[in-house]
Amino acid sequence: MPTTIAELARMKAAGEPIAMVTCYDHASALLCQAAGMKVLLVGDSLGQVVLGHRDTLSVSVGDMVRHAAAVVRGAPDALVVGDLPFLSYTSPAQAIESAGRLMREGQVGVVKLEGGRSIAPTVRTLVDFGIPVMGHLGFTPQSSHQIGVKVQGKSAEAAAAIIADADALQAAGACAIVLELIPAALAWAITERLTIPTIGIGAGAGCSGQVQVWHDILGFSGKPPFRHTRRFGEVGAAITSALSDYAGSVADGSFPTAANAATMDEAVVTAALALADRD
Ligand SMILES: Nc1nc(=O)c2c([nH]1)NC[C@@H]1CN(c3ccc(C(=O)N[C@@H](CCC(=O)O)C(=O)O)cc3)CN21
Ligand SMILES: CC(C)C(=O)C(=O)O
Ligand SMILES: [Mg+2]
Repeated sequence: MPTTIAELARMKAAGEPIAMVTCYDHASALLCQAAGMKVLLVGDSLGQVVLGHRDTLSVSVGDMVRHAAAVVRGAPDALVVGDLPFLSYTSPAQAIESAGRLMREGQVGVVKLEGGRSIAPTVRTLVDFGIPVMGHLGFTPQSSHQIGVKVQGKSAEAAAAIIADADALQAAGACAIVLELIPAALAWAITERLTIPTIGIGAGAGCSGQVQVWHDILGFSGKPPFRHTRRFGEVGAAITSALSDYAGSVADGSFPTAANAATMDEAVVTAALALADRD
């Protein structure tokens, strides 16, 4: 049975930190399942880390549905959260349509959307129709063209706005809130104040859980890491090395060997050639 939203609430109450990681495809989901990861996020960061775009804005509901379904097929025991992409929840009605596709076709257990007080009525509508919703406050990448790519909530006024947004999301029925790139002390205060869990990324250790992007924690990128992450593996280097071994083995003839293909009696080949050349 997959992890439930009730389990997330229990973990916050019990003080057990929640580990969440992004996941975008079936092969990766199988690895998450093997590692016992309880919560996965099919993030719209897909647009950047999988599809190579500069931001998340070009991701569609169709993209999310296809990748979410692949992840759910590989990680049957995880709670899979799916991002609602940019401009797919501009009204409650559109949000129901988009979230409905993510749940029915993508088979996610929770949808996540960015925004606070302005989106709270939409969250209420989704929750009223049986769709679990995770909020996302602080640095919200779908608004990066307005707010920039930087830590949010540094002044008392900006922090108060995020607190008011968090309160509104909880009141609207959100089951958890991602807090991205906000000062640790602010994330701590919000986590203390709310009953629902907070999941931090670049928001310090005071959150109820953490979320990290797959490629960042596994060391896929050669780029210097973001401040908010840590490499727990060097998978990129391992893959590069394996690929050059493979190419070298093809080039020097050491791969494939006889064991890598089916055998056929030479007489059958001769007979086949004779048949093929017959007029
Ligand atoms: N690979 C990847 N990792 C992520 O964590 C991530 C994505 N992609 N895409 C979607 C969003 C965007 N996120 C981002 C993007 C940039 C910074 C960044 O530039 N951080 C600066 C510090 C900014 C500051 O302190 O004001 C850094 O130097 O790390 C942080 C989070 C988090 N998410
Ligand atoms: C960074 C996380 C929280 C996210 O929204 C994503 O990966 O799209
Ligand atoms: Mg996202």
